[in-house]
Amino acid sequence: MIKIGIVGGTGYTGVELLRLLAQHPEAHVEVITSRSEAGQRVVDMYPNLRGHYDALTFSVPDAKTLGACDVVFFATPHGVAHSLAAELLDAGTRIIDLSADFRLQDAQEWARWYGQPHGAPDLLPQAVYGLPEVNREAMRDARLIAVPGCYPTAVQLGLVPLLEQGLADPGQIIADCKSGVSGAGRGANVGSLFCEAGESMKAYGVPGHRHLPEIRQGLQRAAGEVVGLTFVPHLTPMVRGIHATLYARVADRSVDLQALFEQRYAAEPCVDVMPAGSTPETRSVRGANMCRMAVHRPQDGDLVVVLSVIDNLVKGASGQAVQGMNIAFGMEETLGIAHPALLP
Ligand SMILES: NC(=O)C1=CN([C@@H]2O[C@H](COP(=O)(O)OP(=O)(O)OC[C@H]3O[C@@H](n4cnc5c(N)ncnc54)[C@H](OP(=O)(O)O)[C@@H]3O)[C@@H](O)[C@H]2O)C=CC1
Ligand SMILES: CC(=O)N[C@@H](CCC(=O)OP(=O)(O)O)C(=O)O
Repeated sequence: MIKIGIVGGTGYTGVELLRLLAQHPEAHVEVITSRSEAGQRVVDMYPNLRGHYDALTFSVPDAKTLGACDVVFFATPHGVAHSLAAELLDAGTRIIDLSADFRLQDAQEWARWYGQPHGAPDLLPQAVYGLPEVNREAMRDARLIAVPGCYPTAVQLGLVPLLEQGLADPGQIIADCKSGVSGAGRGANVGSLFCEAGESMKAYGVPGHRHLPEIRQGLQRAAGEVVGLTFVPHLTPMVRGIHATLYARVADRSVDLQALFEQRYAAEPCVDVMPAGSTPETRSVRGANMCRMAVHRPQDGDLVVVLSVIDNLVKGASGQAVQGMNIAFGMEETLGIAHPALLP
């Protein structure tokens, strides 16, 4: 059994980790932290987990207790993993960080976008970007995995087949993305209130969102050159889900795009290339560690449209984190995350 710690267990991604790990035959959650709910039983707060974590109680984060685990997941706001990572790694504990702390390879760029100095630049060389479909080999035996953000997962998976083959014009890429409200986390904020977000839709972060440098870093790696990307996120009235509508210019009309996408992801257990003409819906991935996508070339023009959907809390966060753990520990990649179940 792998001894697991979770820092930030009361948040949306933290409890999603609990839901998924309850179905994982090799995982045992030993420590789960919350500063505000310390002393409270997990199943009293989340009755959907009764029968799975009856003996587990939230505790305040403590490096010594966490350092006794084999792996610690950080489901916390940015900056928290920076402050604890070195001590845990020294104790021999592996880290899977769901926050953005180790996603950008450049500490100065991180500081620019996150408005504070990078708290652990010395650890960046050992941080492995945890998108299995592009970085699986580096994830094996990794000690520090940076789980990609939700938008970056949906966008990169939708575009890498075109960029890796040099088919898309790298200077003109548009990612028009919609997110469910759980993407903003469980903390109280006016924009997430039902009366504000429940029956409305709006764009945000248009001049520049924190996921822009992360997406650009991934796309540039796939393309092998600088990428010109416009990324516009929107908040939509649903609880879970990311819908990415991606536009790229592919001048070569002779390419069989459907075959290209099917071949690229043929061996991937967590990507589903849907039949030609499909329009994937976010509800088709709700609770599942799956990215479903479809590729279109409207009016046979040179503008290609890729539709890519994920559940932001699963393939966009906690499910991908468990997939990363499975890879890093040499287990079956979809152990515990093959079936969507026990949704609250
Ligand atoms: N929601 C989503 O769809 C996605 C989120 N992410 C990222 O995952 C991380 C977690 O997100 P989410 O679950 O939505 O966040 P929430 O706001 O829902 O939860 C945050 C959790 O972290 C704990 N926490 C907050 N501050 C600290 C601190 N200083 N030290 C220790 N624990 C702290 C909170 O508990 P307490 O305050 O009681 O300690 C809480 O359990 C974030 O970095 C987010 O950007 C990534 C992909 C998708
Ligand atoms: C709807 C909504 O607010 N979504 C969040 C994305 C959540 C996430 O993945 O953020 P990190 O990269 O910081 O982990 C946002 O736009 O900031």
